[in-house]
Amino acid sequence: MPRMTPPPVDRAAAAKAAVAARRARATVKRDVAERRRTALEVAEAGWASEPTAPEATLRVRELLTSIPGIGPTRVARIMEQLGIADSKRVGGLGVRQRVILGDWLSQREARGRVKSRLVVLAGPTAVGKGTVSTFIRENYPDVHLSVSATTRKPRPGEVDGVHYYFVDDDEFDRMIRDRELLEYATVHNQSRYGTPRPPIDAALDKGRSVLLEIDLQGARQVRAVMPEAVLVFLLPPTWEELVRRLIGRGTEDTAEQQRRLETAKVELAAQDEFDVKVVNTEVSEAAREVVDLMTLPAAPSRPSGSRLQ
Ligand SMILES: Nc1ncnc2c1ncn2[C@@H]1O[C@H](COP(=O)(O)OP(=O)(O)OP(=O)(O)O)[C@@H](O)[C@H]1O
Ligand SMILES: Nc1nc2c(ncn2[C@@H]2O[C@H](COP(=O)(O)O)[C@@H](O)[C@H]2O)c(=O)[nH]1
Repeated sequence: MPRMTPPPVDRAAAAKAAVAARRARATVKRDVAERRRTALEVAEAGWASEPTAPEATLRVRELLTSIPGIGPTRVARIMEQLGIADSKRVGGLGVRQRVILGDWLSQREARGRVKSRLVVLAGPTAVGKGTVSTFIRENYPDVHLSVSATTRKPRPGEVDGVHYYFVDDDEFDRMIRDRELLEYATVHNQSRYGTPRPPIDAALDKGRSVLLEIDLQGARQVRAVMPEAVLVFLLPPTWEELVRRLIGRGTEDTAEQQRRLETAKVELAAQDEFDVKVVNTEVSEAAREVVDLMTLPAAPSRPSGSRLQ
């Protein structure tokens, strides 16, 4: 059988058609929003653009085909459902058909829109929460990584305002008093840590996804005030590897390591309360799994009985 050669692609024409389709979609929606105000206006209104404008001369079929994920077969079915003849041009639609098409386009757009997400990353000490978060900060600039306040002293290399806001007890008390913290907790029975709320609200308002790297107590508090947050539990490949990472990091003395490992056992026992578990074998892969949770169009369904108390 001879191989079929695809027809040459006219890129300029395709780009022009795409622009016309985008303008047509916007015009139909704007048109409908304007016309919905009163029935009288709907009855009296004409097409918003000149009849010869590119968006008005475009066929409805072409407009629908320009939407990603909609092929010719689906277009035919949709047009049948909407009661629009195959030959209709956008500018030739009656008022009722324009309303129907505008509603359909708006619903379609709302369904496909990716919502900004608040993802909470928790897990036992030294599992790699900080390492995975740093990887996300450096490789996924669209994600807003929350900077916590803490009363612990900075470690060598840690920068105020980047890794933490290093504050004293009085300042931490003030932040609690002024309700500046989304959540806070004393971690490993030692220092206090908390999530400043205003930057999170601002990022979510701008449509950015937000990542919090906090402990189990904090995760529980976030769940209580923001039930839509996605809670991720980071797991080590094995317990032995966790101990190896903690000791290998070399930032805690033996007593502090023991204290952290005791907390780790309690935290590991709570892993089933989380929405998603990610094993941190490879940092880049774990980071990708976490970021993927922020770009899904709908929240993952929460297993029954998984809600944190
Ligand atoms: N996937 C990995 N493979 C090997 N080593 C890792 C991996 N992820 C992190 N590490 C190492 O494990 C150690 C602990 O990592 P990190 O400090 O990020 O843990 P953490 O969960 O933030 O700890 P903590 O809760 O105590 O602050 C670090 O030395 C880090 O380099
Ligand atoms: N509840 C909160 N826990 C937090 C916050 N920021 C960090 N943490 C957790 O603290 C421990 C210890 O961190 P380290 O930097 O001293 O090793 C770790 O589990 C973090 O996840 C916070 O704002 N709230």
